[in-house]
Amino acid sequence: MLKKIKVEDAVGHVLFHDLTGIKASGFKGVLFKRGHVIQKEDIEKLKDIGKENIFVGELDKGFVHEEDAIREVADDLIGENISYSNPSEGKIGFKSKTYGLFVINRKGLFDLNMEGDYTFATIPSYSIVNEGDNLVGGRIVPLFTEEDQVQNIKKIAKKYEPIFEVKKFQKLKVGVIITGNEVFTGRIKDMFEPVVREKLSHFNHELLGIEKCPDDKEYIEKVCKKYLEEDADLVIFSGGMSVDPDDITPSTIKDLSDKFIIQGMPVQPGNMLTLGMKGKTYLLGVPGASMHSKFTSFDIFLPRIFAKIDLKKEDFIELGEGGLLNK
Ligand SMILES: Nc1nc2c(c(=O)[nH]1)N[C@H]1C(S)=C(S)[C@@H](COP(=O)(O)OP(=O)(O)OC[C@H]3O[C@@H](n4cnc5c(N)ncnc54)[C@H](O)[C@@H]3O)O[C@H]1N2
Ligand code: MOO
Repeated sequence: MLKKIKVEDAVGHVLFHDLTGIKASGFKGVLFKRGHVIQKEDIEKLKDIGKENIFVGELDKGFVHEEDAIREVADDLIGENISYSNPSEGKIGFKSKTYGLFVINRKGLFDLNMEGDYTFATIPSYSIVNEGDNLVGGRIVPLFTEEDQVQNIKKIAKKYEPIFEVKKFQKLKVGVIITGNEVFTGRIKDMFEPVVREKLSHFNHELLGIEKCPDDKEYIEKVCKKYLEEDADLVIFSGGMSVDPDDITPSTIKDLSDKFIIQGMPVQPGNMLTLGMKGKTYLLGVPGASMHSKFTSFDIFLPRIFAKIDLKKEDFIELGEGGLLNK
């Protein structure tokens, strides 16, 4: 049983949980650790942080201490490339072991936070992270919880396994196809090549080529098939993504794909982004806005492709809320 006793009577007792101090100096942290045996000289320090009483004793059967409750579920929640250290002030922190893309199973996270005493606060899913970056802070709200809650969290974790992971970026073979008669004939200077080179430079890749094509379906298909024969992981198309009669790129991507995923998505700029899959190869149509705006739908999806995420229509559709990037 847990008992509340006056700090003056606490000398020789074992502290039940970490005690936090916040000081005018800017300090916030643990002043006394769980398990500390209270000494006579601690009494004034405890009063300085507002403690007149403290808990001593043990929990009844069927209840779990805050630190044990979070530590017991940690391994169940994490997939690849995530580490954690011992909880402090009841909180556990998950960190990235590597440079990569942090991915959350959002339904799983929602269910975890709905469960009851547990809370998990995270950085946004699909953040690019470095080794050592903080990803998740998890703790239960009360000082202890029921054993059943721990088991329920484990069940949720099993259902969505894993709820948190960091996916390493892969080295991809990339082919680029720049369409448009005005660019192909040299009528205007191409502006896409420097943009795509800069975007790709952040990821490990082998460039198979950057080819200019007229607005001619057969021509574009031929170049794409050449990249596919060279084992491309990603073919990027630009130009002709919109509504004009010469805009044949989305329908060409559709015909080249064996799984067509999306034509147009609720993000601006970058509305006309198009994606199909030919086997393992992503066929990505990049709309004109990428030559004009610094950040578009292209920048949202390029990291996911380099992390080799299996992209579904829902991954594009869910971006509508917040999808107006240049407010
Ligand atoms: N009435 C509508 N107008 C527009 C729509 C629409 O739905 N209805 N969509 C808008 C969106 S969104 C985009 S994006 C652009 C169309 O962009 P595209 O990707 O189809 O680009 P193009 O039509 O081929 O060219 C537009 C513009 O950009 C120049 N361009 C294209 N490629 C290059 C290149 N490699 N280097 C330099 N310049 C390039 C091209 O010459 C045109 O001037 O349409 C909106 N409008
Ligand atoms: O698809 Mo557009 O202008 O939003 O790039």
